Amino acid sequence: MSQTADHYDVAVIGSGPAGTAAALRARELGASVVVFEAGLTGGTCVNTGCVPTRVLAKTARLVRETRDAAEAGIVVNSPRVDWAATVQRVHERVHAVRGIKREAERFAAAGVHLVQEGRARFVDDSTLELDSGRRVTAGSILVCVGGHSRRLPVPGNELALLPEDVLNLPDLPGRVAVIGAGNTGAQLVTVLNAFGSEVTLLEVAPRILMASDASISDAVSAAFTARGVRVQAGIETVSGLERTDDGSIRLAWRADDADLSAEYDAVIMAAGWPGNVDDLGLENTGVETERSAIRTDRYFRTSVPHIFAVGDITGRDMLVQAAQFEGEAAAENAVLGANRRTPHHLLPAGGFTDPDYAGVGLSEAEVRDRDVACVVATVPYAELDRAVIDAREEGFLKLISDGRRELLLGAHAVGENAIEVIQSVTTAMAAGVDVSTLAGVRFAYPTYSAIIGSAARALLQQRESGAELT
Ligand SMILES: Cc1cc2nc3c(=O)[nH]c(=O)nc-3n(C[C@H](O)[C@H](O)[C@H](O)COP(=O)(O)OP(=O)(O)OC[C@H]3O[C@@H](n4cnc5c(N)ncnc54)[C@H](O)[C@@H]3O)c2cc1C
Ligand SMILES: NC(=O)c1ccc[n+]([C@@H]2O[C@H](COP(=O)([O-])OP(=O)(O)OC[C@H]3O[C@@H](n4cnc5c(N)ncnc54)[C@H](O)[C@@H]3O)[C@@H](O)[C@H]2O)c1
Repeated sequence: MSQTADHYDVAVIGSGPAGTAAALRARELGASVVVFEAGLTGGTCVNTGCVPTRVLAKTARLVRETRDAAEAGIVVNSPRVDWAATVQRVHERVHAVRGIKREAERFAAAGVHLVQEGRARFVDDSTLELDSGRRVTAGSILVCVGGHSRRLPVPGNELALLPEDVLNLPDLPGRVAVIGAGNTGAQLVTVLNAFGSEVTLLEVAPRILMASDASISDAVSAAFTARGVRVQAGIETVSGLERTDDGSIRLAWRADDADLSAEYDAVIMAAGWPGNVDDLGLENTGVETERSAIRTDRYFRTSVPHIFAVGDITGRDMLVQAAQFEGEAAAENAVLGANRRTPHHLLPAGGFTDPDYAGVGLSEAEVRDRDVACVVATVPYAELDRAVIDAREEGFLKLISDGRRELLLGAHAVGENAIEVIQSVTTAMAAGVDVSTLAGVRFAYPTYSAIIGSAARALLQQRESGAELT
């Protein structure tokens, strides 16, 4: 271990999921470690991303369930969202989660130095300078700086909110447009729709949730439409925003070769998440970037071998579960000179919409491209006892296997507890469980995960390769 007041074995920029995992692992391996954090420890996920979004999703569910309570014989007045109290609740829950994450305490206990003196910037390949003026050199530097919401470069863009601004709204908007139907946009749509806003969703890609299996896009889009959301995918472009005389925001866009516009009380841009490559002094290093992301090899090394980049800044799998694994692997590579990759690429992910969606592994289109003999089975939630008991019949689980039905290659679900269902399939995939073993697993009755057994058995029952059984 080599450490002086201004030199460390490893310097980590950013204390989000990637930086925290990297710093703790590097320290565990015996390195002297310093972490620089310009904002709150914990990064995007706990402070402005996953956690507040999930609290809002929970509140949205409570609103919906209260609205539907009469179906179960419960007499309630129609629910009304007290926005100020809702926002307060989000902050309170974020605070509670921060209370169990305790990055600063964990760093201190491990002997990792946390320095919060503003932004860190590269002076050269081995030296960082903070806003405070302090300079630190390090044998290896791990760049874990995350990303930020993209403001579309269109006239009037300053009138739009970014997703993290929503909690600062004084009131719930009556009419709202959400631009961008990735995970962030889709979840915001569900929340605002449940809270009673009139929501329009605009997306340039041909379908919403473009990163998910097409069946998920179709089902969630249909569910949005059924709940009164106006969904328009495949638009050409957003043209601009302007304030009208009555204080509304007129949003203009082009679709189907026509100029369209409508007025809203709020417009939210959830149109992408570029990496924080600016203002990092990268021009003083040999680190190469590509479209707002830092390029790395499979071992998270940048074009400068002792500078690593992990998490959202790489522009790849922008998920907590990816950032943490990458952070640990990069720390090992930095400290041990190893060539560790993340153990596997099974990354379950999903969103808390209504109904939820989730997926893991390859999409059906990706599998069919590689293996025409693949087998696909889809079981609707409507055939699942638990879903019928709960009156949550909307949705499905789709399992995809190779032609011999040995390996599960992908799983995609829409419906109640979709993320938990997909997580269970992921565990089976990670353990290399084959389809017939999965089909023989006993699932407790009545559970949502029982649909996994049904889908595995449906895969086995397929007679013809490539044919889908529903
Ligand atoms: C609305 C939303 C919801 C999400 N929900 C989920 C979800 O449910 N599940 C999921 O898996 N993922 C979710 N994500 C994605 C997840 O938040 C990110 O993948 C994850 O936070 C990435 O971790 P990271 O460590 O790479 O970056 P970050 O968490 O962004 O951390 C980067 C840190 O670096 C600091 N920093 C930046 N520049 C500097 C500098 N120059 N000097 C010092 N410090 C600096 C920042 O202050 C920040 O603390 C969501 C994202 C958003 C936006
Ligand atoms: N539940 C989760 O796991 C979760 C939740 C939120 C975010 N995330 C992750 O964070 C990252 C960022 O997510 P995101 O949803 O903010 O960004 P994204 O890049 O995933 O999605 C942005 C969407 O905006 C669309 N878009 C871009 N320009 C547009 C325009 N001019 N008009 C209309 N639409 C436009 C894109 O086609 C895309 O569908 C992703 O990797 C995502 O997986 C995960």
